[in-house]
Amino acid sequence: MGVEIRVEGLTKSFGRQVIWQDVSLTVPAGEISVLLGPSGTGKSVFLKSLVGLLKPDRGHIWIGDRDLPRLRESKLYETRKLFGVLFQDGALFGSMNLFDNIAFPLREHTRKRESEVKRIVLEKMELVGLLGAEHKLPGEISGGMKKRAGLARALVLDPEILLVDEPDSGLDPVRTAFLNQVFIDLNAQIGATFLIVTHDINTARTLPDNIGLLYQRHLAMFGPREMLLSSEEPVVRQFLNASKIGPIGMSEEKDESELEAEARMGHDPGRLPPIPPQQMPSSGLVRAGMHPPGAWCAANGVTPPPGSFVDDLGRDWVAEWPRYVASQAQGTDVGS
Ligand SMILES: Nc1ncnc2c1ncn2[C@@H]1O[C@H](COP(=O)(O)OP(=O)(O)OP(=O)(O)O)[C@@H](O)[C@H]1O
Repeated sequence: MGVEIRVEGLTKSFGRQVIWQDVSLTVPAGEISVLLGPSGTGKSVFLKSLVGLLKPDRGHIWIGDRDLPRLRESKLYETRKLFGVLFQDGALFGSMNLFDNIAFPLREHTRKRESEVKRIVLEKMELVGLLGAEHKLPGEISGGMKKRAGLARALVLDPEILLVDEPDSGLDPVRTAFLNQVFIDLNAQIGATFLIVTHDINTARTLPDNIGLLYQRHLAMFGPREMLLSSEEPVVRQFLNASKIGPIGMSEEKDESELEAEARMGHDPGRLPPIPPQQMPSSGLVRAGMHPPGAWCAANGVTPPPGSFVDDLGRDWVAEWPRYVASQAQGTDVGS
């Protein structure tokens, strides 16, 4: 049911540019975590370090019981097979049709017979809603379809960990919502650990179980979705409110005098809006890693802001949760 990722004291520089300084976090097994941060804070560098494409200067990256930066080449190769990675553009080969693109890791890394390859490829294409598009070339399909093809390819080796770099880049909000539903349903079906880098605040608010925010070479905060969505931290409030007011500046952090001037003017990043309900898996699917709405708030004595967990239909998801889980297990809808 997915593998835990434990990062301890991660430090990474390129020449004199320090990207990460002593960063530690645990990405829980089987859950969906989202990583946010201003542009250039090293989110992609972090994903590449997790999969062993970049070597940190210092620190540990535990994948289960293996410390990735200290693995010999053969063990590293084996450990990488635990990962599925979806890069921003899907990273498809332009001259291959979708079937061959998605079959590529199976043909490259396994000795499976072609009939088995076909079975797996079609199964994954169905999971991401691409059945029937096997013969299309990447140049003939939309950006959203490219992402889903890249996702199918990331899934063919049955990963324990799925890393996704900006799945919403270049997608309209509706396609982004559909893709997020694919992630939720996939997580219910395969139970892998998901880590998704995104700039989309709506995705961050509704998709994950956990949110992390990178800022100034450190992790400003990482924890359950509810914790960040009710945070008082100015940097968290500024980012989640997409506000110009707060510590984050255009290219780097603002200095003391700018922040003092904002405070004198009474400017503030603003309070965060009510916590929205988390996106649910489609009918018939149940996610093992999903947090019941309000569980973190209850455990930590935090009163959820008014309106939290109440959806568009006026349903209170704290009260509905046990009924929801039971109805999903039976394949019915909670509203029915
Ligand atoms: N291989 C490399 N060599 C030198 N510098 C690099 C390398 N890879 C990344 N960087 C630098 O590291 C910094 C962080 O880059 P990264 O792509 O991880 O940022 P990001 O947070 O993902 O940004 P964005 O949100 O804009 O995609 C940037 O300044 C980038 O130029």
